[in-house]
Amino acid sequence: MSSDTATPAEDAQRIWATACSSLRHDDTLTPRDMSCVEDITPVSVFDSMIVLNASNEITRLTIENKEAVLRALQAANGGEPLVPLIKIVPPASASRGGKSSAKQYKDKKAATTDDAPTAPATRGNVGRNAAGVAGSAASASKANASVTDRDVRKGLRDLPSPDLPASAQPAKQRAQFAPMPGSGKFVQEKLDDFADVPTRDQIERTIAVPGVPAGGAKVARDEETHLNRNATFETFVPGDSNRFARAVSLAVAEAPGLSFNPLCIYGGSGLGKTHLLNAIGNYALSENPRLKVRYVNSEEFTNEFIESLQGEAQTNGLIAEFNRRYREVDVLLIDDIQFLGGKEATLEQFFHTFNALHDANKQIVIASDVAPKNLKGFEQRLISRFDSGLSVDVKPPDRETRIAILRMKAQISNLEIPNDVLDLIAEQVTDNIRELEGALTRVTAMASLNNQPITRMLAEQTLQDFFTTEVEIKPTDIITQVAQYFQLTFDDLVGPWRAKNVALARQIAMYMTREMTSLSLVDIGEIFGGRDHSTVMHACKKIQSGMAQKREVYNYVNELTGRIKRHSNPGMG
Ligand SMILES: Nc1ncnc2c1ncn2[C@@H]1O[C@H](COP(=O)(O)OP(=O)(O)OP(=O)(O)O)[C@@H](O)[C@H]1O
Repeated sequence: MSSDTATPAEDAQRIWATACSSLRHDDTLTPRDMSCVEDITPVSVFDSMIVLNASNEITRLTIENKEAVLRALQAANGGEPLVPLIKIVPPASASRGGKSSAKQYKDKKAATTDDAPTAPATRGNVGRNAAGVAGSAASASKANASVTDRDVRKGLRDLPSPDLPASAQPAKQRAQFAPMPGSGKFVQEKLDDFADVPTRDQIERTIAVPGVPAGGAKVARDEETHLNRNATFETFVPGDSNRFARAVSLAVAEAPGLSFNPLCIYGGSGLGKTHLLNAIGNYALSENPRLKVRYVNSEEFTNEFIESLQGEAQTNGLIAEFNRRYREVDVLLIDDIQFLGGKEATLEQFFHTFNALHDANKQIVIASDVAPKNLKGFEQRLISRFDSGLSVDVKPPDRETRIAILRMKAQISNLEIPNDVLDLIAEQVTDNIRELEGALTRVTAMASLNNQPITRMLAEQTLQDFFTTEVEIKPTDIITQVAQYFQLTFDDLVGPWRAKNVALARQIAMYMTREMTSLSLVDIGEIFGGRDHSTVMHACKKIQSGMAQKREVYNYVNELTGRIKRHSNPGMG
């Protein structure tokens, strides 16, 4: 119910203020819930949606899922339901002295037991539920908020926290805690050293590392289409595990909109879905450069939609611009669609975009971690539209395909890798092609740093820890270990601080989370304080190339791998 003369922003202020005053008297809300309520800034009202800003993912998940908040919004809106659309806007002027939401909560009240649910992410069987993942990060973050920098630095004080997840128990932290070589000053200098932007000369001296484009850490993403130009059918190695998906993708790329529309590509993490989406777009454009192609992941789609509804954007007609942008394309490639689950307003918008494109015979390709019928939080009408096209899966590659992929990655980077090294890696890394690339990266980086030839012995030594499989690794374990190693706190790594040493430690933790769990870039961004997936992608590429440029970066990652695996599997000794 909006007043006739008020602007959408004024309506949002009024409705949120009314909702807040009733929430303050609502006994069902815990202090933690209330700190989330207070973290919200109302932005705008649009139809049956209210756009809100939150400073972090924990607030977003809490507010979106609280019945009491929905009821209060409805009451404040004159009885009409109002769906909250929440955008994460980290505090702009966050400084080292700023407070994370966990700290704000701690300041308000001592820890309560109503933590968000935890869902540990493990290799091979990852809880990809964003709420669960953020929940476990939230729990550990909150727990670690009680450990000050000084406590961790000195490694002295026992801080019993009965509600801590096992991975974040200070006792275990202390057991694993060992200072970096030399003094804190040494570490700081090394970190500062790495954090400098490499000179052109440094970049040119950098050896090729599989998976890292020569000359830098950036993915070659086209500004207009958002396609990664390096992900093509030529660079996609076919095998039994992906042959059908590849053939169908090629058919779609050759004649967009004519057959298999929509095409849904689904399968586990790191098996080539994103690569195929990009290959379709690149191929279609090479055949017909006039086509309008757009690659987007679900997070970008959601953010663009929310931005088009904010403040002045609404009056300036940005929603119309959003619709035009998406409805004028000939080929729409949407990645990680599962993350739209439960986002009602965005799904509604996507439904209209989908229908408009489909009715106009424009090609839609979606990628997801599960088959369309298993998508959670999607209305049946959308699932049945996905089902009206063709769904194909990608499976883990067989051994021959893994070797062929490794060979191709080496070839692209102009590296000669002996067959027995390729065999070793392919035998050990079986169910994720991203991990396969990670193993190759380590071996080539090690050889380059030591000016040694790449041999099986060197590979075995380098990958000793990497190959310890079947170990359950939680993202909170990785963050905790990395924080301790760099004498920082968990909150430092998931918080907003940008000091060089924190930034490097955070990038390493992001890289290792990507490498050691099956979490997506979006999941990882959420765990690290609601950061964008592109930040995680940048961090991964930067560390990947940094490992070949700087011995200390290589050593950090290598030592941390051992620590994290030993911590997760004490039997390793
Ligand atoms: N058949 C293949 N040939 C060559 N490279 C491949 C192949 N499949 C995957 N890759 C590479 O493996 C890496 C991971 O693939 P990709 O990002 O496409 O996985 P994904 O299935 O989208 O994973 P996620 O669900 O985690 O986003 C990329 O570098 C990609 O280029």
